[in-house]
Amino acid sequence: MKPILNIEEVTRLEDIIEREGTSKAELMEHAGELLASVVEAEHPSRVLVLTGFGNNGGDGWVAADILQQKDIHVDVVSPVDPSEIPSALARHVARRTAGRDVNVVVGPSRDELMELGEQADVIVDAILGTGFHGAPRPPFSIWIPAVNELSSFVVSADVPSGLNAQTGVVEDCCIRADKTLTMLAPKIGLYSGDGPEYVGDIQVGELYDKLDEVIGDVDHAAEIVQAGDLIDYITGLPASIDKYSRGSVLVVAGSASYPGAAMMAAKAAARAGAGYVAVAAPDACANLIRMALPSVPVHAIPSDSRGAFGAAARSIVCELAKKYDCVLCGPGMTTSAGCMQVVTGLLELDVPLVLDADALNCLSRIAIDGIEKTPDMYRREAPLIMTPHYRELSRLVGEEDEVYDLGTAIDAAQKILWAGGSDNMVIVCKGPTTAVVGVERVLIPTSGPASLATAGSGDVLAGIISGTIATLHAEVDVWELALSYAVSIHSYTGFAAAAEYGEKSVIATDLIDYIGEAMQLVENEALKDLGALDSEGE
Ligand SMILES: NC(=O)C1=CN([C@@H]2O[C@H](COP(=O)(O)OP(=O)(O)OC[C@H]3O[C@@H](n4cnc5c(N)ncnc54)[C@H](OP(=O)(O)O)[C@@H]3O)[C@@H](O)[C@H]2O)[C@@H](O)CC1
Ligand SMILES: Nc1ncnc2c1ncn2[C@@H]1O[C@H](COP(=O)(O)OP(=O)(O)O)[C@@H](O)[C@H]1O
Ligand SMILES: [K+]
Repeated sequence: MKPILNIEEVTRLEDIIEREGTSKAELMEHAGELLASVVEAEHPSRVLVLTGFGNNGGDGWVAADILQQKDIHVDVVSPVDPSEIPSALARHVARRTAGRDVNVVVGPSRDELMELGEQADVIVDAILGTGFHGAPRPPFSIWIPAVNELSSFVVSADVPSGLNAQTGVVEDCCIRADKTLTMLAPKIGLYSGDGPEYVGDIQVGELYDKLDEVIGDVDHAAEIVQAGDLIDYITGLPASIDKYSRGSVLVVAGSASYPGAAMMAAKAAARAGAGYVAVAAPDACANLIRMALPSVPVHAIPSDSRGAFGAAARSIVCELAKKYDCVLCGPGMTTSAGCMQVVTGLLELDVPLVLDADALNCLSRIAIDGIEKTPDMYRREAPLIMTPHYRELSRLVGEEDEVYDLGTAIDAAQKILWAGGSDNMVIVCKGPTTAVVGVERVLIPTSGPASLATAGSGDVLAGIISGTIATLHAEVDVWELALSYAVSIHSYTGFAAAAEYGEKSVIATDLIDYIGEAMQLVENEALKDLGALDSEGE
């Protein structure tokens, strides 16, 4: 796992490294060296380096100097004469570089900039880094859209200019990078908000050879899951296994209005490896589900007048639920009074429980006085997994619109977890980047494509999660990793389905059919990461 930092922690880390004897000036030299090596790997004959007023520009000036010494033609664009750069560190390296052979262009017009950009094979974006705030001001507000019109390969230093490195917000314009070389550790904004749209491939420039020894001295906003971290949760299928010992799931879901959600979740749970999946659904839709899923037993539970779980549902569902390795509750269920009772009842059982969709909306209503005052959630022994998207998470913490990006989602999930301190509770915060948040750690598994933003995609994820939990039989050391495995499978179903149907044409039912292939892809990536497979998969 690789840590992701908040900006204030990056500053703390720089200070710690400085106390250990490596100055910020030295870090800048290393940043420039690494930036130059990333550019060189593209084999350019001509490079354009765009610099700003601060130390991000300093990284660019150092890289320009090194690239020029390698017989690459380098043009450096600066908003002011190098001697007028306000940051002392950046001014020093800018004056040094300008004194050599690079071509320095101060304050070019848009046309001049476009001409330089058209000639360059690679453009280095060292305009704005972690010191950027608000919206880019001129001349950067002119440079950035101009660069985005060019076809040259763009490498951003630390963070694409225009992206807030903490929030991931782009207010006006932002460099669209092919690659971002982020210094010391990735900043959370690269993964949050608009970040994923602009960063391209993220590469980490570690800058300091003893980084491993000091990175633990600062708080981590989250950790990126590497493929190899998942290996313990990728299990085989022994010949002697039977349908029950493979793992069983009860899907408590559906209503007359939304039978499809129950079908998708149940089918996904089975495809994810559970040997026995059953559905408990209101009798108003049970026959529909039976017809759609011949391999799945369906328990018809008395409905209310609107075709949702009725008053008798709680005791019947809870009696059934005790027999399963995992219970998934919520998809398409509605928030009727009967549904609320089902959720309350399931919380009291000692069985691994996944609450998704309407089960979370029921929970928000049950927790009307504040989630921290809902002891049933925290008193449980068995794992409780919640899978909210941003709106559901906002409702759970009782504030409309409180959650709108990765950072606010992690904050809200931690508020819920820390209120009760249950280490059996994990919140999977779904969004363009999904965070798996537990009491001890926050993990970021591989994200899927935007094709996953389609109705029912979350039901499929809930099915994959419950199927995965059932097959693990609660033999889990790190729940956040086990759930990251399930989220990664869902992400890869998105890639596989997009390759088959086209990015915009994927629908949720397609994802289910790619679960097997996605599991194989995740396994291959894990084995490659651990060196057990080469890049050809041999
Ligand atoms: N972490 C590390 O250890 C290392 C970090 N390093 C590098 O340093 C970078 C951070 O440097 P930094 O702090 O100097 O900030 P940086 O991003 O260059 O920008 C500051 C300038 O931008 C200006 N500015 C702000 N907003 C603006 C706007 N909207 N529109 C226009 N201008 C705006 C701001 O002006 P002000 O707000 O002061 O008016 C100020 O002049 C970091 O990203 C990494 O690349 C490496 O050298 C190696 C070691
Ligand atoms: N832009 C995106 N990029 C990648 N994944 C996304 C994006 N938008 C949504 N997703 C993923 O798609 C799923 C949507 O889930 P959800 O909103 O619960 O859908 P539904 O309620 O329709 O089933 C989540 O797993 C989420 O992480
Ligand atoms: K930059």
